[in-house]
Amino acid sequence: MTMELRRCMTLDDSSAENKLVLEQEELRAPTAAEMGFDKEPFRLGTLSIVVLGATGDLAKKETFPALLDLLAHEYLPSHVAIVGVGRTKQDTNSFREWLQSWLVKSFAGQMKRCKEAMPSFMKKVSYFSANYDSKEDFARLAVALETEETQMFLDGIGKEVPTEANRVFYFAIPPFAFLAAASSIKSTCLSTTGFNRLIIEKPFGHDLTSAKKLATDLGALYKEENLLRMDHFLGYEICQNILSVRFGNAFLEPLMNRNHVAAVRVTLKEDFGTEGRGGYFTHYGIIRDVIQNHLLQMVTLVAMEKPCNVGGDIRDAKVAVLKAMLDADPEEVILGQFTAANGKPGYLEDDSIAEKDREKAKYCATFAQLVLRINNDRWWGVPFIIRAGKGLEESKCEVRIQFKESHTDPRLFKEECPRNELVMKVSPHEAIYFKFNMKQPGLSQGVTTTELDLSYNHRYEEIYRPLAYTRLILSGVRGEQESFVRDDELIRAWEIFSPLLDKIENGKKEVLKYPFGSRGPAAQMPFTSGMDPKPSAAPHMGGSAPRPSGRRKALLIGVNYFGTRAELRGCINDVHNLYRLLTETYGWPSHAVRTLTDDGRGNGGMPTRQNITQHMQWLSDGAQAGDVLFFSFSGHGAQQEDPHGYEEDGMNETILPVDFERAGMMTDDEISDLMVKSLPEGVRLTGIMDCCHSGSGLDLPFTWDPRRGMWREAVNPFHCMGDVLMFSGCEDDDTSSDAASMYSAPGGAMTTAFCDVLRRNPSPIYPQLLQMLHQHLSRGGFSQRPVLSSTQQFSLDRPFSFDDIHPNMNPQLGRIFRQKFPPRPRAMSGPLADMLGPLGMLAGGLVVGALAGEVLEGGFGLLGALF
Ligand SMILES: NC(=O)C1=CN([C@@H]2O[C@H](COP(=O)(O)OP(=O)(O)OC[C@H]3O[C@@H](n4cnc5c(N)ncnc54)[C@H](OP(=O)(O)O)[C@@H]3O)[C@@H](O)[C@H]2O)C=CC1
Ligand SMILES: O=C1O[C@H](COP(=O)(O)O)[C@@H](O)[C@H](O)[C@H]1O
Repeated sequence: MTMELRRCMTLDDSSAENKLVLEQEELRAPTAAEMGFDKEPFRLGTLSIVVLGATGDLAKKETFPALLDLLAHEYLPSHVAIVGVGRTKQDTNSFREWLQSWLVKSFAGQMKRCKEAMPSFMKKVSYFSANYDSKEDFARLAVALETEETQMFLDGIGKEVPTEANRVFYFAIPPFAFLAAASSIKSTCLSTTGFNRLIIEKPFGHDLTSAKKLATDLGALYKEENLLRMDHFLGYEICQNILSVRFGNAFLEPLMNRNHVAAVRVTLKEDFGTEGRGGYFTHYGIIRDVIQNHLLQMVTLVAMEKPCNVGGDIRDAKVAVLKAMLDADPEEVILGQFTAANGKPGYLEDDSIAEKDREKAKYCATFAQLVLRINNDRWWGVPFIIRAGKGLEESKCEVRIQFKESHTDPRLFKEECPRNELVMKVSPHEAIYFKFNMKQPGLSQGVTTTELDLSYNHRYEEIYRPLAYTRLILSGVRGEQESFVRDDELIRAWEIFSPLLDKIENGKKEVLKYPFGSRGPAAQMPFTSGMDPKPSAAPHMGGSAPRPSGRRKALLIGVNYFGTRAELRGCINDVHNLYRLLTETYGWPSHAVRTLTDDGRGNGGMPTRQNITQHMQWLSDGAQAGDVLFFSFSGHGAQQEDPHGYEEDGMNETILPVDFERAGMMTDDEISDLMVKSLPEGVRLTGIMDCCHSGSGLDLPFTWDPRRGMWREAVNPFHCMGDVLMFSGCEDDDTSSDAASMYSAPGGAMTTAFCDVLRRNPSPIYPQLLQMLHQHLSRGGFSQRPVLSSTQQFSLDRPFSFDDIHPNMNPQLGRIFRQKFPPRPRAMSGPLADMLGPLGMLAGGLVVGALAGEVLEGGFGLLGALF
């Protein structure tokens, strides 16, 4: 029997696959004794399984079929009673009649064994009518259970006499009835001689607050060990197999990390709509329905560390993944809702949506795509792209682990080798396959991708593989906690999703329409392809990144050049702004931050040439692996001739200390000598240069090219060990601007953008950060483009963090000299040029001045014009 056949399969369904299943005579299933169940408590005592909500959809489609399957395979003890409970008034006979006709029609015909077991199963089923909040009704239920149990006990005399009465209460009722039912059971229905377990179906709350309340309320009644929260995806064969595949194959586990995995995609597509569940769905939406629970469970199984044993350790390992998971970014979420198409109604046409909920329904997502990120050593920077939707072009559920491209040397391969992928397909046809590259068979030397394929239907056609509910109910009666969701796991899952749901629901994030039967909203396509990381061209030379040591230092320099003709207004404010960003947003200690400002108020003194030099030395002195440094300069920048001809425009970039007229400018070569070249591997320095001609202000070897999506190496790069990253206000041949935020003091355009963007989202992925910086600048009317340069070519598909240290990847250290460039000075005029006089060959100035007060739409505007 295949898993995808489990729901509502009718005997007259004539698809080829159904025929195949119907013809199936017997599947090989181990006996309870072979499985070692026979000495377990649930087999030794009597077992009463009480199904609350017995008349409902879940009980009919999943719970009772699973119980029949378990009984047919003799996994349940012979002393078992199955009691359906519902508010509906009916007797056992009419319930049995209804249930049997449903089971025969939809389920039992699929397997000879179930068909044969039907009469004995039905004898064990009874029905009891009760209101879930009535203690009296449950007191009567207790009497009924005791009567059944006594009878089973008497039946056992002379044979295998049961010694204990064990009870399992299965909650197939709406969530608002959970607590009343749990309380009624507690008051009268618990067995005093055996175990009592409650199996509860999702949803476990609607958000963090309600989930916590439910956990507290249930926790007041029952111990955690008695509560089994069912997530049926944990019962799927493939999900159960993830552990063995990952940790049972020595070749695979070393690849399961950020060094080798480019992205992980977890997808649940359904080709049907809400079909009568629109009422429920309007209040939940697709993220609560399947992402926050089922798909998140799959993510944790794929991402968790190796547990020591199969007990509680698995749940500890899953919780650890959830703890390391960052809040999902609403900017990376795409929501959709299906509309009528291909002869199918749209979501809003679902009759089960109440009239009062019609407005709410317009914002209900039936499709969502989002990105989860796990901030630990193993998965840092690997996007977990989650996609789920109803009314799509197909039904499938899978995990796809996409590995990074191998470096394809054109001397060896004519074309690039596609990525390897490990695919774990949960449905429709269970399979695990590995996409790998090989030579095209035959005379060709070309490369082709093929699959190492384990399709269960071919390989294990005859082996009994229980359905998710069958497996989990058996786990429940056996007390296998690890197959269920623990309370802390659940609460952490809500902690991750509640803020996101608040943001997208309160912000009324746009829900894009897509036609029923399509692949979902069109917007998802470019979005996900943008996630695909590019291969890194250089081999990895260093070891793994060190953990941050906790030691931090920052040097913030702001020069306004008070009283000069080249006076600026925003540079000291930049220092204050960055100081607040570091200490308030990122929690840097204030004593770690030195400030040099020419109002004399900085804790490091005036930004003179000598003092800047000393502080740059202070910054890099004694730095050790794991240390995290920050440097910023806001002021005038200029250029002067590069005596070596290393620079591509033949010009060194310079910064201007407050005393530049007397003491001279500082070149990028000097700055690099002081702060960059000496850094050992594993030290991270992030720099911001908010001045003209700052693109290569730290003379770093790699610059990110956003148009081509790759790092560009300088012609004559200087490679070093440290991890230095710089955001500069503009390119070498460009000028930076002074800006004013709408509500605050003037500041450099780049610094203002950097602080504003990171305050809003302290860990965006790099492409997002660069895009947001650019948007921030262009909204303010600035044409300057932020430039990202680095000592290491790291993959940009990771969240920005000051603490994210990249190991050295440069195979060759020091200067690579390829070509000498003649100086190409740019003409300049204005007060700064006058002041520089013979100092700078030619220099650029920062935008200052005249248009003070002008505020543009995007929140800040130009304060001045270039001079
Ligand atoms: N259906 C499914 O496929 C899935 C369902 N679930 C969850 O399982 C639980 C049951 O789902 P499902 O079977 O679809 O639900 P139903 O709406 O079919 O309700 C189940 C039973 O609960 C009783 N019930 C209904 N309304 C109320 C009420 N207002 N107060 C008290 N009892 C009521 C009814 O029995 P009676 O009137 O006889 O008392 C009904 O037969 C829910 O928590 C659901 O979210 C989880 C996964 C999948
Ligand atoms: O819990 C639920 O899961 C199903 C998807 O699970 P499957 O086992 O049927 O693939 C989903 O359709 C339903 O909306 C959701 O409530």
